[in-house]
Amino acid sequence: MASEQELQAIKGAKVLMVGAGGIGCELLKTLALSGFEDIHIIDMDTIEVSNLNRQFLFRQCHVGQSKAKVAREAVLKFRPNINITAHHANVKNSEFNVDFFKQFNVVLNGLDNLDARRHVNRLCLAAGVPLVESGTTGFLGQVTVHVKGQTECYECQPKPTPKTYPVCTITSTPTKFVHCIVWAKDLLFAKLFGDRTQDNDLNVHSADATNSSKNNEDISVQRDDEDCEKYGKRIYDHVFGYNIDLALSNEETWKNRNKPKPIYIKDVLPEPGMHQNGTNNTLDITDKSSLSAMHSLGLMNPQDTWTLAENSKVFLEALSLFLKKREKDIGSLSFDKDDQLSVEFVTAAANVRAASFGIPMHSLFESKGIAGNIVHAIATTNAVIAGLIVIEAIKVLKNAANSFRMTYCVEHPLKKMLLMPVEPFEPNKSCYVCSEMPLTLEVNTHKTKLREIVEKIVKNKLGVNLPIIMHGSTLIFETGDDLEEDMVANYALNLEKALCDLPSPVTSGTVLTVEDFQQEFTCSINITHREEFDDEKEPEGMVLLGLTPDLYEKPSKVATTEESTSMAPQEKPATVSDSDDEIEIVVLEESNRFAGSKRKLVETSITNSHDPKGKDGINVANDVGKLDDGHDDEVVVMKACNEDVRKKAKLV
Ligand SMILES: Nc1ncnc2c1ncn2[C@@H]1O[C@H](COP(=O)(O)OP(=O)(O)OP(=O)(O)O)[C@@H](O)[C@H]1O
Ligand SMILES: [Zn+2]
Repeated sequence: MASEQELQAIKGAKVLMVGAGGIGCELLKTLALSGFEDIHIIDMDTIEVSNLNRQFLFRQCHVGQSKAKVAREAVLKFRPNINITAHHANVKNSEFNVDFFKQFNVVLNGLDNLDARRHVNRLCLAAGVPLVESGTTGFLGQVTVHVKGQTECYECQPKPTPKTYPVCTITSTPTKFVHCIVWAKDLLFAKLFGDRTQDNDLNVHSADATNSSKNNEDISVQRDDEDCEKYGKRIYDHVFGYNIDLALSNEETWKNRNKPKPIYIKDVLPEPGMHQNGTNNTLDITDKSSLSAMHSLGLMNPQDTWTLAENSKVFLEALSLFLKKREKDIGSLSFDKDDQLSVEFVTAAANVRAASFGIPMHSLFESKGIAGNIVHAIATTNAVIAGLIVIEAIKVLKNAANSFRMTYCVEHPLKKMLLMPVEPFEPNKSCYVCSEMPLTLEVNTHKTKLREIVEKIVKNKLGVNLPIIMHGSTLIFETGDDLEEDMVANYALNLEKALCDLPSPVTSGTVLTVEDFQQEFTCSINITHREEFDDEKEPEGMVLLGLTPDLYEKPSKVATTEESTSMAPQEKPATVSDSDDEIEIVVLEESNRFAGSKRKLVETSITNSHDPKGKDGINVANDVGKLDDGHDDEVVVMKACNEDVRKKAKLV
């Protein structure tokens, strides 16, 4: 039970909840049942069938409707007298500016991506509103509190950049299934169905450069004399047969590697009967979610691993369905893990490539997880995390700074607990966001274009939404709807210029200022000229120093497993190690948020302790205990095993 003081704080509070997905649904319900009476929700999404298993405020009949609005209506059914305002919109929209944020006592994040989290962090800092941040990945989760000047901001701790792989691993020498998925998704799928003008070469270059890419023809374009089946077979033979043969001709590459095997369609699916099981789908299907190559081929179980022949059939059938039924989408598609046909195509293509390179094939279910960076969500983790968000929100409202806790939900018990409360750090003095520490950019100022700085550094690494870049008092780039035409043309010209050729030349020693008025964000970048960069270790051709130690300086680039930053399941590196009263936490969440530093574990005094004997298994659903020892600072402790004993952990 909340104390009278808490109830008053709760009733009088105006809270903003960003994200009405897995965590958000749980959070809205818990807020409403805890007595909150004025809640705003922002979510830009509509409800998908795949949300229904855990986003319990939504039903089948709501599919396609706004998450924010439906969540509001569902909660008002059992708490009709509270005020809930739903915004079906992107939190990055200009209407959600600093003044909008200022009206709230606390902001609660239930987001799934780094970009939106960084944006909300900056607005909370600018508006001086406390932020309770959260995330889950399967059994793992965390809730952190960020109060300007008192605790670290969301960006004080390093965030890993999305997992990236060297270009040559993806295009020529894959060794893991995830490499095949990245190839299928970011190269093949993107080339066939996305923006064809993008720089993306599906052709493998042989030692003899003139021999690559016959006549420089764009293989992805359907020829006039080709029907869908012929086109599909040509693409198949090109990418799985011809390109591999070509790659094999470069003997150097294979000296210390297993050679791949070229695969041609005639060897896998001898005529006739290539489409013997396909329906050729003549129905006029308008709903894209019901278009399925595997179903039309009679492959019903997504957890089966298809044979090479089946994968080849799915590849051809999916390609043909795209051409026949989704012609309008072609040219503008980007991979979406909720688009059935796209997942089928990518699964099939990745599997054929895997077969070629002697890598084990995977089911559609597994491939979808890897391609969409999905660690399958666990409703209970979301519920636990939502409860912890509300506990921290109440502390924020009571101004109980001493009892703020960052709480990590771990997969294996540590000190016999699955929830680890730790004291928040103070703001990081070298954080470029809340402490405005200057950064340094090593770059070849003679060769690098302004466009690369804007895309790779300002938007990608610094998370700036609407950048303004200045050299002294000279504007060299800005974005916005209200710019004059000649300014837009001028900036477009600047983007294509090398740094040293800009009207106000950027050379070694230049200090650039990057601003975002919406985020009220400013940072300085000291430019240092460097002539050479290591292609493998520094493929971006520039190095940004000073973000946070080391973590950003990993080799990177080319194909990422997705902008969304979650990891493929098999690579989940979440670990917690234990030494006396310090724990080292590397917890990944749906957006790759991680805390990678030693933190002081809040001392716990465990009463009613009863050593769990027996299995080490974790039964999260059974083992959540909410404790009430009459103290304000109570925490929820989860125990491993099926033991029925509840533990108390009193915060110091
Ligand atoms: N920039 C943003 N503005 C508003 N809402 C956002 C923004 N970015 C993400 N969200 C919302 O945050 C929520 C995150 O919820 P969750 O992690 O459960 O993802 P999901 O999309 O519902 O599920 P899944 O990704 O597993 O299919 C989503 O509803 C998403 O729409
Ligand atoms: Zn910070």
